[in-house]
Amino acid sequence: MGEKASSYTILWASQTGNAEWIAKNIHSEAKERGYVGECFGMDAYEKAQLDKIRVLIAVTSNTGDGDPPDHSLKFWRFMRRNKEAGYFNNCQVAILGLGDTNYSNFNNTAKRLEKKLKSLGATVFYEKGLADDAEGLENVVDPWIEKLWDALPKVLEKKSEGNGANGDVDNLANKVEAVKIEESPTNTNPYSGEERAKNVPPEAQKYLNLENSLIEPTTNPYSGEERAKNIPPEAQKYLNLENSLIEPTTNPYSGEERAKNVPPEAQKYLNLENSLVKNKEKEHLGHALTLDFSGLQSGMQLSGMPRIPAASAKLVRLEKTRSLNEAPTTQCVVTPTPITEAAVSRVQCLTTHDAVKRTLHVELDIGDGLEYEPGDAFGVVAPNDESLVEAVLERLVPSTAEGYQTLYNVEGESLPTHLQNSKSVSLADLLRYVVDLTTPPRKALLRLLAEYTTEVEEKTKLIYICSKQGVSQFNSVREQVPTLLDILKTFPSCNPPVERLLDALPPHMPRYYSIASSPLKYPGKIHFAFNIIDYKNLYDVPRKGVATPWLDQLTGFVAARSSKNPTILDVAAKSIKVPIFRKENANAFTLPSDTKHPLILIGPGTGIAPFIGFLQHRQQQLKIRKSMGGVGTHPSRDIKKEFGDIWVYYGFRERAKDYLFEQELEEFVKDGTITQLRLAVSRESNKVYVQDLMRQDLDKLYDLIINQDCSTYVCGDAKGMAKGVNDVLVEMLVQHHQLDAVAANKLLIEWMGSRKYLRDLWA
Ligand SMILES: Cc1cc2nc3c(=O)[nH]c(=O)nc-3n(C[C@H](O)[C@H](O)[C@H](O)COP(=O)(O)O)c2cc1C
Repeated sequence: MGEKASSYTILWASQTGNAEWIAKNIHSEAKERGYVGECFGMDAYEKAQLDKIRVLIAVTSNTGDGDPPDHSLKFWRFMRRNKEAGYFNNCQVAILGLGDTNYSNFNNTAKRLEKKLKSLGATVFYEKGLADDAEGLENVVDPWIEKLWDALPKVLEKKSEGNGANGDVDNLANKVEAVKIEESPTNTNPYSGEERAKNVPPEAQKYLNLENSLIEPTTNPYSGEERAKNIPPEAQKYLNLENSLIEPTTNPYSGEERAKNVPPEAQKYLNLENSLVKNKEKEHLGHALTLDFSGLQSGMQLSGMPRIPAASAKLVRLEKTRSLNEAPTTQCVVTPTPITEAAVSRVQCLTTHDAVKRTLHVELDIGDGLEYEPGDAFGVVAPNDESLVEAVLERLVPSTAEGYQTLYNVEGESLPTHLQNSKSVSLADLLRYVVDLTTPPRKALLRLLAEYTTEVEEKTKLIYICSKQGVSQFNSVREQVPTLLDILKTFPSCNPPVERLLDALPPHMPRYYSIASSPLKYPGKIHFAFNIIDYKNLYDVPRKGVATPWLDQLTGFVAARSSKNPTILDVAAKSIKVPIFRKENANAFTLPSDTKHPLILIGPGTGIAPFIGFLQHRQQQLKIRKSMGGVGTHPSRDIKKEFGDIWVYYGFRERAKDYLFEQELEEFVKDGTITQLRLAVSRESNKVYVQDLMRQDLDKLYDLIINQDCSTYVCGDAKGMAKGVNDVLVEMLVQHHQLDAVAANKLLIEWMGSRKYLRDLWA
């Protein structure tokens, strides 16, 4: 390939924002290092001029069952159609895949991309990285990016020297040193650490050596507190190191400064009693994390810190305000298809009060605004918990009036997708709808928070957590599933500006649900069913999901069903609206159009939801056919022949408590819509799962799948159930089809491609 390329192209494909964020960070770091190039989402592949790319860095995640993110499907169609073998002959590639080992098709998209690019002539210049969300993406992503900088110079020329690996200091020891260093400060800000350090008199210089002061137990004579006691009065002022490392003393974002600027008429909102959420509801909010810093030793060198996210988003304050009485607005939310406000028309609790999970079944009135097929999914735009939003606002901005009333535009070059509609938006709506407050933090967020933490000990701890040495504490942070508020509570002197948080918080994503109804049975309505996510983490701290507790609250905490009978709440009169939108690229998990086609439907728990829609549809199709009458001597029997068998494998814990859709399923059996209903009960006398029942039925399954060309659908948990079901299908092929396990797995993958074996899974 000879000569080095003069520029690079980054292509990313992202479903929930991670790959986009990582790709854009690689892009800004590459530019800082003196390279020239461009960064595109895969949907903009035409602009990227693929045939001219010499150095390609591709970052892609997965969705569905090892499928490419929705917005990249056009790119994949293009790649499939492109038959020219040497199309990428001049292209050198490096691929970073984001996946999750809870799914059996781990990082399938990155693997497929590499294979495809190679088959079209591309050469790999740096081995692909396959990151695992189950363990934390950073474990692979950070070292992969670090080594990319060694690999890149071999294929790409630099246009300038750039300003180095990391404009920020790479380890804490260096950072502390930087305070001490007196020569050639680059920053002439009189409030900067370096400038202030210059003015520290010699007798106080030793106290600037933070290495020994930050991390030890307070009873250690060298600990910060103990030493502080012994510091002579004239040096006390230099103990206020907080501002020397990070912010000018007149930091406009500091609580005090901002409070000064609140106009008199808004001062009352500083009194948080006037806030929208009752204090009582906030009591459960904000739990400091349980962390162990015994590994953080005095003077230790910390390394492998992530980069501080580049400052890109700008909050531009407008002269407009919004009234306190106005409802939150979803205008700022970026969705792939337009949002419809759907009224809730019925809510039913499908479980008893003593069931392990609480499951709701909701009916929405969609009028004729949204067309769908059974098995399609739709997105719900749910806000972050209101009391959490308000508590975070109170913590970040001293005036709730600011948060609720003042409007801003979010501006900046190449804003991430989720910020692109943030115009005339209040800070509260940004926190409600735009940024994620509940997903375990990325290291880069913690690194950013460290920049805005004034207490040196807290700052050191934050930096430790995101260093290589502090990985066990980083994992512990993730395991505790903290909200942003919890992190801020753990580090009370951390006061990041909202603007900078926009650069580091992940996007707040809509939640997708399978439709559990057929438009033939319920025209103008969609049904869906979900478990309310509400649990305790390993330290017994309550945690909850975003959309499901919100829906529960919104629909008025519908009473649990009694052991047999459902409680149905007719809520049409209450005009409760849920913002929803049609899922892009729907129709992946839908019924075959030919009703003769037999089906095997496997869906324990709420995995049964899309199949309720399938069954209603087949039931209605049969009714319609019957109502049209038949010909010949046995019209009813002949019509029935037009409908293939349906075997359903369904599971729950206890029949009396969480047998979801019990009445409806039993009616399907009675009227012949379901040929065979196999029920797996896992918490009564025996532990029986759907895969156990399938194993008992291997002969029948073989007959249906091979002899009758049946389609098999699986919906639900990716890890336990879907893997178990896949194993049974492999067993069936090994025992009855004379294949070895490898060939059987290969055949199953072929079936996925031909839509004979379809899965809709979640981790
Ligand atoms: C509904 C869903 C399905 C997924 N399917 C797979 C999969 O089949 N294989 C895999 O390796 N990862 C899978 N993942 C994991 C994502 O690839 C991973 O979480 C990634 O970090 C998401 O990055 P993004 O935010 O850029 O989309 C799935 C995630 C979700 C939410």
